[in-house]
Amino acid sequence: MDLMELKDVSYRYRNSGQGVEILKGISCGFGLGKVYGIVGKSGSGKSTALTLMAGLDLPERGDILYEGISTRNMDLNLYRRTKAAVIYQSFQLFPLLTALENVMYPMELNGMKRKEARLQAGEYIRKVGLNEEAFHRFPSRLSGGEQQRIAIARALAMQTKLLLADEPTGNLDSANTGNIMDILTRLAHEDGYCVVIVTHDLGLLDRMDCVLRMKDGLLEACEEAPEGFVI
Ligand SMILES: Nc1ncnc2c1ncn2[C@@H]1O[C@H](COP(=O)(O)OP(=O)(O)OP(=O)(O)O)[C@@H](O)[C@H]1O
Repeated sequence: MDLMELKDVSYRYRNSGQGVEILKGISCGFGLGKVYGIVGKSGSGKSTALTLMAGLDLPERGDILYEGISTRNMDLNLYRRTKAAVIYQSFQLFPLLTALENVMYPMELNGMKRKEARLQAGEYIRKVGLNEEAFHRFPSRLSGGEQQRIAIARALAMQTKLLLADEPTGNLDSANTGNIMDILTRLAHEDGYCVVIVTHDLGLLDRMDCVLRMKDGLLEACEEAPEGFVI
């Protein structure tokens, strides 16, 4: 069974009058151990699909199944806190918490004792290639690439197998883009995470195990990134 399955998911934003249907019945499965890339033109609905997978709202029609259970039948607050870790283009670290405290936060929120959370946070930070030197720095004292690594460590601290990333390399130079992609790929291939990346960057497509194309509110079936792929 896939970790996550989208079944005929439709969605429109309700704050825009009658609203335009952004997603028109998309279906796809996302398995453990793989990196998925969702591509498509600006405004095609990639981030919207990701936010539904992250449990920020429910589909208008259709279902998002996590381990076979629809998000409709879950406590969405709990789902967001424990199942759907999201990594953003702009890192979204808490500015007044140190790197270590940022990573401890999801574990403490879920009831872990501070001492244990501190130990585990250190492990997650090492896992993304940073060391003690970074632990006590505030985000403003970290480079963009380091901030994104801490954001990934914080996502790991959610202790879920689903990592959702919305343009995770959008604010990074090519060297840092490569590093972040290496980390995300390792997490999928070596540690079994299901990694879903929304991106504009067609240069990343050869790093994906599966490429999905969002077009006209539909998601084209999973495919290998073909030669000369265009969105
Ligand atoms: N909160 C909102 N309220 C109303 N409309 C929205 C909202 N968020 C996004 N939209 C609209 O929904 C459509 C899809 O947006 P979405 O951000 O999902 O696209 P995208 O493919 O991720 O675009 P980009 O690549 O530019 O980030 C766009 O037309 C956008 O203007």
